[in-house]
Amino acid sequence: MSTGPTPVPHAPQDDDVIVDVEKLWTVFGPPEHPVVIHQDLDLRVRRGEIVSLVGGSGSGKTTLLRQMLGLETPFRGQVRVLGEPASCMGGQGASSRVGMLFQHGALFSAFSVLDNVAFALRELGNLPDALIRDAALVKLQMAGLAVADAAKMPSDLSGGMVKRVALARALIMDPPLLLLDEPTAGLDPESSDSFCALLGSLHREMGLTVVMVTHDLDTVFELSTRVAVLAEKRVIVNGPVREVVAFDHPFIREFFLGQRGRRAMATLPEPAPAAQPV
Ligand SMILES: Nc1ncnc2c1ncn2[C@@H]1O[C@H](COP(=O)(O)OP(=O)(O)OP(=O)(O)O)[C@@H](O)[C@H]1O
Repeated sequence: MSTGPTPVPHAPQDDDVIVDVEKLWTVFGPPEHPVVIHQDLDLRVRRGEIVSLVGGSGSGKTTLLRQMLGLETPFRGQVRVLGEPASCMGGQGASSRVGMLFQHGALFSAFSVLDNVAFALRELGNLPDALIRDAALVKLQMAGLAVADAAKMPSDLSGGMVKRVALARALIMDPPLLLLDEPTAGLDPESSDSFCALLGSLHREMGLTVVMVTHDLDTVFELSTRVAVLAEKRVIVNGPVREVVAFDHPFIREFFLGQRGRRAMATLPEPAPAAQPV
């Protein structure tokens, strides 16, 4: 005869859901003057997607990335990454689950390029130096930098190189999920195009899942498999870019249907014709 409580079966896990944000509330400020940033926000990101988060200034896009990285704890609701609450992911080993490219690269200015890239591996404290160095050099080259760049200091780098070093650092432990905050901000059009091409090829080669915040329409059109629009404290629409553009909302009209938006739209391939029943 069995004793004790009957185990409650877990809800079936969908392994393809990499990020699951459910009924998220984010509230800043003191309890007497709360500022609600997200209210009942839902978002799911599946394996292999590149989801662009777009929205007006202050709509809470960066805050949502920080929630996914576990740097902010939800006021209410859930942010789960790879099936676990993101806020439990902090500390050692977090970089093997999620890589983050911060808006301005956020390199350690007193460390060389190599030491910036190798940082998370060194923190593990149990790997031989030669292995750490080789792993960092591989990632630097994947990010389009040369072995000779490894000894440079961050102050010697162009804006495009800073982004590449930050990307190599984010990928050092081969995380399945990459978060990008304004990946092309501050780059000239040529560097921006080549950084987008690099992100696209890494996404294909490494099978990465990517969530990125961007104001740059060309980046949205070039890379996204899906676009999620943040407005009114939640995701108001979420789908392939053509569907999102057809959604009637003042932010969408302003963001996508201005002159730049129409120009970028013109570069989109025509959708494939719908399959005919046989
Ligand atoms: N730790 C914090 N404490 C208090 N307020 C915060 C905190 N972090 C963010 N905020 C506020 O939350 C709001 C959303 O900020 P967030 O940076 O996420 O917006 P965003 O959509 O990324 O904006 P932008 O496009 O201008 O970068 C802003 O009003 C910001 O001032």
